[in-house]
Amino acid sequence: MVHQPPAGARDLLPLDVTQKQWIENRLQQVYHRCGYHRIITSTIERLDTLMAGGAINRSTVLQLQAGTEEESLGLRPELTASIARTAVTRMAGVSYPQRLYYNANVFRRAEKGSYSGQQEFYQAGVELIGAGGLLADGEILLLLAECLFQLGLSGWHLVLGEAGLTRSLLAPFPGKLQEKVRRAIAHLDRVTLENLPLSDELKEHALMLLDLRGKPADVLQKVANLKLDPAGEEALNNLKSLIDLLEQGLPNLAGQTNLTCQVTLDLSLIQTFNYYTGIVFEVVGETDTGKHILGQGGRYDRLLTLYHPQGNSVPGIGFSLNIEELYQVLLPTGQLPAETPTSEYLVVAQTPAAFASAFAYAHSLRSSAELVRVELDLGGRDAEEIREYARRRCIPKIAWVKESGSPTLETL
Ligand SMILES: N[C@@H](Cc1c[nH]c[nH+]1)C(=O)O
Repeated sequence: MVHQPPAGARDLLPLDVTQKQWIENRLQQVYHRCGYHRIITSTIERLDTLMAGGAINRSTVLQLQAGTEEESLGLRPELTASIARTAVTRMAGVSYPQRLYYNANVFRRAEKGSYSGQQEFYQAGVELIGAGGLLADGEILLLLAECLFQLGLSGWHLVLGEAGLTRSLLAPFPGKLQEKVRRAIAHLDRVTLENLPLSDELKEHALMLLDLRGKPADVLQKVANLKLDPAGEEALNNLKSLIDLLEQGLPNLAGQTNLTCQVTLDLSLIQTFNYYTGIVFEVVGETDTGKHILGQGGRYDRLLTLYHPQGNSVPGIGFSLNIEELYQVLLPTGQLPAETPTSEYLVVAQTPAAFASAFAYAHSLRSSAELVRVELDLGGRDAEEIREYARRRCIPKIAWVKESGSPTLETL
């Protein structure tokens, strides 16, 4: 028998769980206040569903052995695809918009040579389904900012891109080279760009794309001088309206001075999953150990069609927050609980004849207040050992119960 969990898996001990719940409860409160309802989808899905029409690479999915090709199963690497499937099949009769949130584990095959080898992660996110347009985009970005505020985080940064606009800007490159150009731009790799077999004109265009990141106003000004196809023009106008809205509508958001100060517009932003059609974004936080991607998301107006029995088109937008990364940036702030909650009472039956009375007294204490923690002594220790145990566990009160049921309370 091997006594370790498999590579990339992790056990969460009670303190880990207490800290994780501290984060999740705060997020859940924000989601509830904004009218979002929790959804729980299956951890196991058909590979076909998980790959979202090719938007998610098969190599990211941890596959389960069994079944035929069409019944191939895997563990979800994210939840948007599963929620899209549920929303247009199981929830087909509901009216839109649907506001859904989740809090779940996801599995991703660790990349070769990955340092941590971690394959199981936790995410808490939202999907706003059946709503396109500026208001829905604004709602999601505002919700994201509110989540970070409620977690007491302020030094974060939002990197905002537009998948449609990026696609238009990349359209002039020949098919085979497009992906290479895209990757080189995403990695700020000027050397690769300069060495690609492109005409001088295209090379210049590629190098110009490299500079399309920075303050929103500056980037928008640069893009205004470019020739775009009609789809690109429309995407640009939508992006401008969104940035306007962020500037006017959210200045006092959650105590922030101005959200747009924390926004970098980056038209080369590329997400791991390729189902996005509109805005895309990433929230980045920093600690002494480096950068952390706290969350990511975007608009996906073609994803739900894939799962819709009649192929109807339904827009969607959402994000997910990465619990492990949030934990890393929250830890130095000292806000996370440092201990698991302790019991307030230790109830001790003083003789075997007092067992029933001890249970009854513990029950009455538990019913007296909503959040009181009461534990029972399970015997085999003398009074001094019981006191020693209570001190070690920081339990402030011991209730000594006799057969008659009358407890004597001792405060330590
Ligand atoms: N599911 C995406 C995030 C997202 C949610 N909604 C839209 N995008 C991810 O895990 O990266």
